Amino acid sequence: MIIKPRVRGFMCVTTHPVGCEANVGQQIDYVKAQGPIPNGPKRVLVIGASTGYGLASRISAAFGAGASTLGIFFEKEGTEKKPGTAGWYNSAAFHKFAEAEGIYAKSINGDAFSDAIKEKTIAEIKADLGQVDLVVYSLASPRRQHPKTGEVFNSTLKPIGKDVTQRGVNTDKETIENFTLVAANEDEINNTVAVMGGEDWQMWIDALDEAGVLADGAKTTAYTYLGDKLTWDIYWHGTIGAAKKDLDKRVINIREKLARTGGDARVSVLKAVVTQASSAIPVMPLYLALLFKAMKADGSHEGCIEQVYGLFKNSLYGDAPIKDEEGRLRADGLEMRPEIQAAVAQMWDDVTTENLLATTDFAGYKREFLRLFGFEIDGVDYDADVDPVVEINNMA
Ligand SMILES: NC(=O)c1ccc[n+]([C@@H]2O[C@H](COP(=O)([O-])OP(=O)(O)OC[C@H]3O[C@@H](n4cnc5c(N)ncnc54)[C@H](O)[C@@H]3O)[C@@H](O)[C@H]2O)c1
Repeated sequence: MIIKPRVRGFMCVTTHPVGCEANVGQQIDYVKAQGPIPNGPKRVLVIGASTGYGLASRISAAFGAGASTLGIFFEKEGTEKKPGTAGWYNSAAFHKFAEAEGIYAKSINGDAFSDAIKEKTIAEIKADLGQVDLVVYSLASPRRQHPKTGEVFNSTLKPIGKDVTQRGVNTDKETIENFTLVAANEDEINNTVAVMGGEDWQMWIDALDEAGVLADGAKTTAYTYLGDKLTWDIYWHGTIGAAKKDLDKRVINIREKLARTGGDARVSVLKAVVTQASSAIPVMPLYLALLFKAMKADGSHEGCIEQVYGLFKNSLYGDAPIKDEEGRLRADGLEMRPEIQAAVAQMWDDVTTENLLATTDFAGYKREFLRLFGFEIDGVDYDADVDPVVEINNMA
């Protein structure tokens, strides 16, 4: 099959297995070039391990610290007629590269919110690893079925308390438009917290702890985004922000539990990057196009792998973790610099449909977006025939 990108809104419905493999290979090369993470983790569970920040976490642990990794994700494999999801191909590639270096990797494909997948994970840890010393929680999902009540919650990306009108880019038409988002009602807020808040993280840690598969000194982290004034209406002060504030609440309990055996739990703040999750958030494509412009101009541009490798080395396993007053680990310092935010704000006022490509790095945004699906990767022959059916070695 010859596979070309087919973009529909904030999704690309096709994916390229060879491009995804090259993408994973480049992230591994980055980590190897940076060198080992001293005192890094050795047995790591990554929940949401197939794309974005979770994949970068798995790569940093395995290739930065030589860790055995168990990855949980929810992906579709390809068939003769239809490519699989990017996360499927990324994981197949990760396994291949890890195996080639004798690094243990196993993966479980299924709904991480369910009790069944938690039980299966515990059984795999017991059988192969004994215990884990790091649990990375990196799920991003639009829905969650509650494991105890069976209720299905859908998340929304809306402001709270007021309607918000903000300029954004229509990514299909490549035009600048005003987007109005209507304030969420109480149910929408609660449902978003149920999906993206900390309850499931807590359930995971409770289940792992009860099963005795958390090593003494085990750590866990869940990822969050804070942003600055420009995105607050939609993000931090909106429904997704309410869910992220729930992580900040829940982490206290989780930390107390792990502290009993010398461990720790932290929410880690990462910068805005292009992922399948972030491209679905209104305003984010324009914010990212402007942020890339500002950060590339001063040489501080970073993607998932740079962020997570830095988080592991400096904060999760560093001697002097970068922490804020709330006790969160911070890797978003470069994005939050006042001069970067001011530059983004200025460009936001100036951008029009006509000057979109000159004022912003929308071209860079689009490239990053297509790369998520295995396209736009240098050295990949997109006219060549590829087999969409790719096995993941060592699936549980
Ligand atoms: N993208 C950003 O700009 C950004 C910035 C800061 C923090 N974060 C946070 O990082 C975390 C990861 O987000 P991302 O942007 O890397 O998203 P992503 O969409 O790239 O990754 C989501 C992962 O979750 C998995 N997943 C989704 N639903 C699942 C389910 N039911 N069961 C099992 N696995 C499931 C997917 O397979 C994938 O591995 C989120 O908490 C997000 O809020 C993202």
